[in-house]
Amino acid sequence: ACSSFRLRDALHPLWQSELSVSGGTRQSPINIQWRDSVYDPHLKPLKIHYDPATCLYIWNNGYSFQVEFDDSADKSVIMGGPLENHYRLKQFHFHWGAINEWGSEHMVDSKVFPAELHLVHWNPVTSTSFEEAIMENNGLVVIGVFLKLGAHHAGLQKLVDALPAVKHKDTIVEFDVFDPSCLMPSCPDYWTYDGSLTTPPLTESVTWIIKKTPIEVDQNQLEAFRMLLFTSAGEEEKRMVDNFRPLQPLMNRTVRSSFP
Ligand SMILES: NS(=O)(=O)c1c(F)cccc1F
Ligand SMILES: [Zn+2]
Repeated sequence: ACSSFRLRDALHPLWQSELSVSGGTRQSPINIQWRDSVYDPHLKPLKIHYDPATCLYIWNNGYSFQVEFDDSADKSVIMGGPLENHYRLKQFHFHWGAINEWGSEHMVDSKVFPAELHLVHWNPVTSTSFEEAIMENNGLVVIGVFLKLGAHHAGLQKLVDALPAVKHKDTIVEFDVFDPSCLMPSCPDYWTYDGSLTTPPLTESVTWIIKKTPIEVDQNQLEAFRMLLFTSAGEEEKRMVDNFRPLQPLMNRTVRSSFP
């Protein structure tokens, strides 16, 4: 992000606990240095099976807008890639900037994107619920997809059209059949590394899978994200923008790539 680290960033309500995760050795997000990533030929292709009927609703949680899924059975799952078993889709959400020059959480060779999609999954083999999984080592898998300014994204538009209904914090709207596979780039290439949640509780329980190829969205679609509010109805309005965490140190980690 263009904003260099400022103490007031770390103390911003969004990252209040920024300074409290002391001793973290695998925090997210990170800058992925392409040349330092190591091709792992044993990485399998990622397998994604989402059932559109598991989509429940979309809501504004005061950090981002989030689409929640019915995770009571193995209906929307991912497997393969670096994973030893299947993981259930729980929700997806985005991070974005006030302008197109920044907004993503991860970077590639210090290149930042205007937004980043996170599809959050949990391990039903080692945990009995999502809430439990966020505290488990490797309890979660998050697929990160970069958004870049370009062509109109027809699949995203259905989401964008629902955003005015969740303008304020803690508002919710029913969101029926939606298949998040339409938000995935067709290119199978990804990087993977061990990291953390990028919002509180910042637990180090995430296997990150970052897709190499961004999806394209248009200016109007990015601006629709920026008309959301951090604030509840009746409060002084604060636009929901720059809801990304600053870069974290790589420390003793290697980023693996699925491609040579
Ligand atoms: N940003 S993130 O994908 O790390 C994330 C959240 F924001 C919230 C919950 C789980 C989670 F994984
Ligand atoms: Zn996220």
